[in-house]
Amino acid sequence: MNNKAIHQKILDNNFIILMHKYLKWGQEESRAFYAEHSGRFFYQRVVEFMTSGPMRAYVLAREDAIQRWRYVMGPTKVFRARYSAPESIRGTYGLTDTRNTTHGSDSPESAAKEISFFFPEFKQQQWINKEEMSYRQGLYFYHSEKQLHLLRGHQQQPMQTQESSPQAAFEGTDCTLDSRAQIERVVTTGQL
Ligand SMILES: Nc1ccn([C@@H]2O[C@H](COP(=O)(O)OP(=O)(O)OP(=O)(O)O)[C@@H](O)[C@H]2O)c(=O)n1
Ligand SMILES: Nc1ncnc2c1ncn2[C@@H]1O[C@H](COP(=O)(O)OP(=O)(O)O)[C@@H](O)[C@H]1O
Repeated sequence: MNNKAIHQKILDNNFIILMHKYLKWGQEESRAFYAEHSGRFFYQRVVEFMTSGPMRAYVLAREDAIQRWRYVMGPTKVFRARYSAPESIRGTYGLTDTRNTTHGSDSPESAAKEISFFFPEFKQQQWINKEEMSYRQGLYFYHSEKQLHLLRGHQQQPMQTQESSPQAAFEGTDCTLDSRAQIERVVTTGQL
């Protein structure tokens, strides 16, 4: 399944996983998320694609998170990805320019917006004020059952993962979000 391989890529690239969830979009969410592309020839197909099955969203953190995630994803266009970045996520799993597996935020501003879109419960400023420094100091561990990096002494992180409805595998998207404090946060959404 792509989502397992992508999760492993996230870990291999030293991203800190702050949040993740499985979700499925309806037309409304999909249209709103891609509103900036309305009018482009691929708008309707990307909207349809993103409603075609469940996806997995992440808030990821690390230095240069946005840039790094975009590098790990590879170029938007799948043939370019296959040719110039065959090891990238899109180079490996992308099917078409539209069905290119993953999404990533492209700036701190869009990351902040996209994090709020997917994770309204994630208080970004509170995280920066209260937790970022501890993550920077390396005071975290990976909880393999929760698939999250938690702060030591914070075993009961107030975040939950939602189970996806059992469904066949699909291709996906991952969406990356934010920076601001220098540990940047990224949201990844992906269809599984
Ligand atoms: N009006 C269009 C339609 C398509 N393309 C280009 O045609 C190629 C094929 O589109 P792509 O999305 O990769 O493949 P499809 O087979 O159309 O699949 P999908 O439905 O997933 O988009 C892409 O480079 C796309 O940018 C284009 O330039 N103008
Ligand atoms: N030329 C294109 N042809 C088909 N689909 C596209 C094209 N450009 C963008 N898309 C789709 O719209 C999504 C959003 O586009 P964009 O934000 O420009 O790229 P990225 O996802 O790399 O940040 C892409 O991931 C892809 O699914």
